[in-house]
Amino acid sequence: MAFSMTHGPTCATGSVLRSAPRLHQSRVPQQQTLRTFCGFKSAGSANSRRCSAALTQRRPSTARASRDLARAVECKSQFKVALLGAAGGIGQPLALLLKMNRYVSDLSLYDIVNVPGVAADLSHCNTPTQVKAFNGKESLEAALEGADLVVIPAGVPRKPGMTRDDLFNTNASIVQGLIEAAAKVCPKAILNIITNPVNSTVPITAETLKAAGVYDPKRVLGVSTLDVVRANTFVAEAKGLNVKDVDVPVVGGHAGITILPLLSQTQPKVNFSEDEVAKLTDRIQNAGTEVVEAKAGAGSATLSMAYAAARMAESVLAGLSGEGNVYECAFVDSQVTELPYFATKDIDTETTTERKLRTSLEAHFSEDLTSKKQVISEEVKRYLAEADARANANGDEGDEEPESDADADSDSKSGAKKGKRKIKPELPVKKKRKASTTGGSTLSAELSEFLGVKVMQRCQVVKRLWEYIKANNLQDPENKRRIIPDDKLQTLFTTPLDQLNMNKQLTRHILPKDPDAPPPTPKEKKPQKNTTRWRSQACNWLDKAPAFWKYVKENGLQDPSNKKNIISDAKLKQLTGEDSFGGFGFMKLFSPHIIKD
Ligand SMILES: NC(=O)C1=CN([C@@H]2O[C@H](COP(=O)(O)OP(=O)(O)OC[C@H]3O[C@@H](n4cnc5c(N)ncnc54)[C@H](O)[C@@H]3O)[C@@H](O)[C@H]2O)C=CC1
Ligand SMILES: O=C([O-])CC(=O)C(=O)O
Repeated sequence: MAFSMTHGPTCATGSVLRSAPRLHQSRVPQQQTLRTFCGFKSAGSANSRRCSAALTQRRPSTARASRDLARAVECKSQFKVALLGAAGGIGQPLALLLKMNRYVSDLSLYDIVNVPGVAADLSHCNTPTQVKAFNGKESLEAALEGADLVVIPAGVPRKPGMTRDDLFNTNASIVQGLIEAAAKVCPKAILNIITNPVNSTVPITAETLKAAGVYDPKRVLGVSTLDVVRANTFVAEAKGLNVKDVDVPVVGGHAGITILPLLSQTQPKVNFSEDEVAKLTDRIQNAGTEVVEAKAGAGSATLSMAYAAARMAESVLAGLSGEGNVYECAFVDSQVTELPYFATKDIDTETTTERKLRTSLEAHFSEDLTSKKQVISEEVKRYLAEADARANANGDEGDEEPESDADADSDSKSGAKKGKRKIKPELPVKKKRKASTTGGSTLSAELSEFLGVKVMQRCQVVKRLWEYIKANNLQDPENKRRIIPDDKLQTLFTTPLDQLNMNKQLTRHILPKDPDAPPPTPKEKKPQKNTTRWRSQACNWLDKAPAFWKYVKENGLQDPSNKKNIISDAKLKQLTGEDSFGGFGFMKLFSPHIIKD
């Protein structure tokens, strides 16, 4: 499940990172100085107005600029940051911002292409940060050596008509490969995951680290800072406020309706009409798409994302360097609810129960989060289930590619296992998948009539519908997210129709899997790949966690000194073989007893 930090999602910086056992990140108010870039935070603190020359909104005087530069040079840069995907649209401007960051002593730029040029260019900027280029897979481990923070924007961006979820097949394997290397080389580094879909790449990161035995939830942060940055900007615009003062919490995940701006919690206190809330929420949730459409095929947000990621990096490093009172939002592992990821703040998970946590959150946000929890839960379940279905249906040719000798060679150089998924070297070509003949859901009579087939995978349905909408010019020219259905489309959907509610309305046309579909042709069993396994585990987790926790609570099996530890009764001892175990790792212990449908 998804966890975004307030002011976006949860936070794992500063004192939180240094004080070990709190799994839940807490909110740390931002009273401390973030001197490097004042543009990054609302100016709630007087100190943030004293930022360095680089990004101040007022043009600094020469004297002030040189004073600021002197301060930046004086300050003890002490952290090594590895940027993976450094030659990309986000990577390049982010590299520049990191080169200007006062905490960064060493910046390793890694990509599979074009890094030497980017590094040569950047290295001419007269800031103290040392820049090194690492080009190509064989240099990945060297790039990660000694990293305190690893920032990952490596992966494909979307194009108009795609959802973030459509990036899953390509980006999941890219992220997995990078995390495997990080787990080996810098297991203690903080990982900032930018690659989409964040709602899935963060769980993949967690599962990959778990498989390597080095998972620490406090160190894995899905970067959803851009949602906060946007919310601040849009609210300031709408209400005529100084953008430097505005701070809007955004919780949830980082995709469509899982992005949950808590406008009622805006600082300074602002009143919104229902209409304003609806409009602002819609804009914040669809801002990524707004950029994708404006770029018309040339990618997604890069500059604002680099800005947001630099803010996140600044906060993480401020936290690591011991500056207290720094907080950020991120999509992180959470135990607030029975769901694996959820946003919260100011919570001590050692001493509280799920219900108390939610009540406290609701009090804090002055909003009923129950429905939001459900929205996110459904969204995440859908992601995971679709990913699983896709992986199963695509079999050989989903996101896997046969391993060539050359790849096997280079993989072995980088310590990768044989038979491991091959990371696609060149991007943004979207991989073509064969239409599945075995998987898919049964379609309603209306949708079958519309598409001319009775069974199809949901993602294919969505793709076909968009092809139809575009071919027939059914997008509102004023706002391309709105769809003006023709007679044929009206047989499926009610109006008003837009991107988001189309997905929702589609649910009633997608029935459970076709019971009469022929069973998949048996294939030679291949060794199971990690991403497939994690998806299954995650789906199982989501299905089974509530029953597990219900049992634990009904039987009083939580260790009173640490409620995350479960003390086995006879039944659990028989199942797990353990006298006690970490509750959130129960799936691993139960897995021998779970038979997949
Ligand atoms: N979390 C967020 O709020 C946002 C996330 N994003 C996501 O960030 C990702 C990157 O976006 P852009 O920079 O615009 O894409 P881009 O295509 O311009 O750059 C991606 C870079 O990753 C590199 N790359 C590909 N495979 C790699 C691998 N295995 N190892 C290292 N580098 C690899 C490519 O060579 C390229 O330089 C996308 O997935 C996009 O959806 C974009 C905007 C906001
Ligand atoms: O929309 C996208 O694909 C990129 C992204 O996550 C954003 O801009 O929020």
